[in-house]
Amino acid sequence: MSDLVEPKAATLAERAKAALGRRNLVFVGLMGAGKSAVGRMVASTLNIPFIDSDHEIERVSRMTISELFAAYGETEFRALETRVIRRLMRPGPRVVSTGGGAYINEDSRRLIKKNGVSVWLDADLDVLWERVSKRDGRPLLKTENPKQTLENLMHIRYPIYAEADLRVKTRDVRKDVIADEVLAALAATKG
Ligand SMILES: Nc1ncnc2c1ncn2[C@@H]1O[C@H](COP(=O)(O)OP(=O)(O)OP(=O)(O)O)[C@@H](O)[C@H]1O
Ligand SMILES: O=C(O)C1=C[C@@H](O)[C@@H](O)[C@H](O)C1
Ligand SMILES: [Mg+2]
Repeated sequence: MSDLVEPKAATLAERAKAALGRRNLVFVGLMGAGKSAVGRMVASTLNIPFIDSDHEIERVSRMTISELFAAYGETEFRALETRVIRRLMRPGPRVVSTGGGAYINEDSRRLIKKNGVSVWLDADLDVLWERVSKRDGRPLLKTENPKQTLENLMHIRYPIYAEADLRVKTRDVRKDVIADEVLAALAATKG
């Protein structure tokens, strides 16, 4: 028997963290995809800070997203969102969950591409609808037919989300399953 101790294999989290380095892991995708929920879980597994850009916008403006849209409109909201994203894209590592439209905005997308590893949580309409219909507070869905609006947004936005570095298909499974798939996709980017 050899006296040599076999080196312990790196865990999935260790490999994912090594692949990320000092970059930021940025979750993008439509409302309800699970960017906030899964992002928080991934940050906790990697033991790095988690920031949600929607929460950060609400914190600095001391207004809710709905109030911001109502008072200043979407264009001003996007400008504020880009300023917040610029600050969050400083060297990390951290996990940043973005609001659903952030990656669609050209300025924010450029910042994310430069300083982050982006992961698109891709989901089918029914999965998204099931989740967003449970909670209010999404100004873009305050329409006569919000499910149709969500579908229209999918058509417009999915080709742009597809520019993200990684894509994980989310579905009706537990959040930790999706979080592990994100870690595996990230770990696979190294070597
Ligand atoms: N894999 C999952 N299984 C079950 N529920 C989930 C899953 N992922 C997210 N959810 C739930 O779906 C809801 C929406 O998720 P979340 O708020 O994380 O979406 P989001 O992508 O951040 O949306 P938004 O762009 O509006 O911020 C939450 O109640 C969350 O707990
Ligand atoms: O998809 C969007 O454009 C949005 C999603 C939310 O996260 C918020 O950022 C806001 O409601 C806009
Ligand atoms: Mg969110």
